[in-house]
Amino acid sequence: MELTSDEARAHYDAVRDVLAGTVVGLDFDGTLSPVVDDPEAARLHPGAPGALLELAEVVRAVAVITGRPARQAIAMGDLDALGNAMLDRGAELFVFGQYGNERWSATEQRIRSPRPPAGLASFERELPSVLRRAGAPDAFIEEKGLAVAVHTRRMDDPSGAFDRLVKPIAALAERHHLTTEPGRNVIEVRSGEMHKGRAVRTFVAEQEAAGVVFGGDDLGDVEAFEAVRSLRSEGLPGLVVCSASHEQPDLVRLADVVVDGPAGMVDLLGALVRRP
Ligand SMILES: O=P(O)(O)OC[C@H]1O[C@H](O[C@H]2O[C@H](CO)[C@@H](O)[C@H](O)[C@H]2O)[C@H](O)[C@@H](O)[C@@H]1O
Repeated sequence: MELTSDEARAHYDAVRDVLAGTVVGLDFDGTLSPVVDDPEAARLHPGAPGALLELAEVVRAVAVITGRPARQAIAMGDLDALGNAMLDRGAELFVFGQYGNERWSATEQRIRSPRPPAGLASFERELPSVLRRAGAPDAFIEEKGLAVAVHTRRMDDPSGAFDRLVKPIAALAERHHLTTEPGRNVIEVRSGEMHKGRAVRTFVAEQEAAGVVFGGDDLGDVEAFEAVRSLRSEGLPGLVVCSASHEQPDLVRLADVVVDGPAGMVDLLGALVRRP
């Protein structure tokens, strides 16, 4: 792990000082789960369950804050069982799915979800013709219920296809009053009302947290990074962790701690809980 400055070291120490009251928010893909070609094949890093269990012994609560549907993240991470084991160790596990639109917790054991945004169905109807016109008819469309993700990772020229698609998809989304979220070889389209920054703030408020840590790897995590920084300016100890990749190098400059992907995140969580 790399602390990016002396100031970052001070933020790290400040969070460690209030660890028992701290909440930890973690993104799923690219942070807890290594990025793979097939979105359905993603799984937790093998070290993540152990790291989360150890974390549960020392922090107030943990949340997986993800762009994935909550149901999918729970299944892929076996978070149901992990959440029960974490409860036994003293901390509740939450899943804020679809950028905070959905909510699940280990004690509630059910997913609360709003209705899909009004323009989504008509957006989806027009999407295939937009993909065809942009020369990317075989981009993979992931339908998530409240959102749609268009993936280019498995195409011959993933970044070329991504570049060709960003603008036309954004224009189509705008016509249907939806927001575009570009990510790692993916363009997501969803309601603009919610984002991970709001999810972080809600989590902190509900848990009456004394500190906050958030770890993420992609552009959809930037609002959560900003939420931690602004909570910090309001006096709450906070730490921003970037799970770094060559695909999203610009995120590094927004973080206090930079780790090498999910393996590095597992090490960081271990270091956080270890006594100095
Ligand atoms: O907020 P996250 O937990 O990071 O979820 C963001 C999106 O991640 C998924 O796509 C990414 O991971 C895939 C599997 O490793 C990879 O193939 C893809 O290129 C990445 O963009 C997921 O498919 C989306 O639904 C999530 O919203």
